[in-house]
Amino acid sequence: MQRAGWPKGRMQVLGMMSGTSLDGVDAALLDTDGETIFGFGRSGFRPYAAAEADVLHAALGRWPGEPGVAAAAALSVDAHAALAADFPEAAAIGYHGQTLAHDPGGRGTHQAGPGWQLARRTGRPVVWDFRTEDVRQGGEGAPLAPFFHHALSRWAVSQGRLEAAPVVFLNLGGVGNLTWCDPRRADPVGACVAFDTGPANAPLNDMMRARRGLARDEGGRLAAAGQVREGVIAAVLRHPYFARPAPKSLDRDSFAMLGPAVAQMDDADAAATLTHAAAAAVGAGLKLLPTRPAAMLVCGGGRHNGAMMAALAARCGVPVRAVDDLGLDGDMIEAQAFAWLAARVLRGLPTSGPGTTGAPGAVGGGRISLPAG
Ligand SMILES: Nc1ncnc2c1ncn2[C@@H]1O[C@H](COP(=O)(O)OP(=O)(O)OP(=O)(O)O)[C@@H](O)[C@H]1O
Ligand SMILES: CC(=O)N[C@H]1[C@@H]2OC[C@@H](O2)[C@@H](O)[C@@H]1O[C@H](C)C(=O)O
Repeated sequence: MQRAGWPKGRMQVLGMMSGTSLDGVDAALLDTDGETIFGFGRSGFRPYAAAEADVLHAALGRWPGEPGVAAAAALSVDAHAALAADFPEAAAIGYHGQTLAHDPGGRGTHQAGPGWQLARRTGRPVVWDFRTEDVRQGGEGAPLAPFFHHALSRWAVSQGRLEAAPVVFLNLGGVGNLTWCDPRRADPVGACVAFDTGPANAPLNDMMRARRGLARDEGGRLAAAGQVREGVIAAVLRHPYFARPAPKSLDRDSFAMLGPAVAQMDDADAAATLTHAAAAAVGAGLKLLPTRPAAMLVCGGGRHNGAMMAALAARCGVPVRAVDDLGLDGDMIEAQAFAWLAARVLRGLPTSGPGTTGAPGAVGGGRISLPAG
């Protein structure tokens, strides 16, 4: 393993992320020195074939050495190496790996697919294993995008695209996570409060897959045709997670109770109820913030779901906008975040802190592997 401490300088870094929804690998180039965003570059996506998603699904919840994990790890490295080959201009790669299990208070956190293998396959330095050090120091190990959200807010202000502050970035992936941040403060440590909000797309996707063999509720059209069962929403909000103070993080299946809760409903009512449960979880999260945000900037796949965006506006009481309104690509924020974090790891700068993961101080996570290392 290499040490951090690379000299300050602009680099083209490729960030790669395969999220909890197991739909594929996102990759995006970022021009940065780990402190300032100078520009956004090309991006790409490598979907998982159905059989590949099955391999990953079969390994969910498992730890190193357990059945199915080696196959998932090999698949992760193969898929990322194939996509990285499309980005020869990248000087370094930030590789998140596939989260299979996350239990920060217990067994730790597990992202499958060793980065040293990806470094050899791509011939580039790879920064990986971003979460372990934070967990080792007593943090949640997640979310890690917040320092990048803060950098985005500063970029947007510098471009004259954002005036209001503080703002909230909301990522709607399989799980939801939000960052409250103040762009007027330069150092992300101390300028951010972040946590996972609750279930987002994962329970909805699981229901669509089980009942209709579909990957998602396209555009939120099924949900828009259904009736929300408020009794189920109220029951969801009684889950102890919402009473916990921030920072806090979730495993993908922490809200498995949602499946049985909608089992007796027709498909449209189930979709509407699961969609509003995700939005209500965000609304509960807003109550934990230091101040009310001036705007909620939504990224991640859930912003393509019109019913979910409408539910957020109805349940949160703050202006809701897609980050794309600021000139950003809301599908690539997480991939860009791991490019940003990789640059910070190379420079020896912190990647998380008390406000974002609950770690006792600023944490410099991540491991660096060189192609021949
Ligand atoms: N057009 C669409 N209509 C409805 N939902 C959509 C659409 N596009 C994406 N989504 C939802 O967004 C999900 C993917 O979101 P995203 O790629 O942000 O998640 P992820 O990165 O895998 O997860 P996480 O952020 O939890 O790690 C899909 O699984 C789907 O539920
Ligand atoms: C352990 C893990 O992989 N968590 C993911 C997941 O997906 C969303 C949410 O749960 C967030 O905590 C995190 O990812 C993003 C990229 C993060 O760390 O900011």
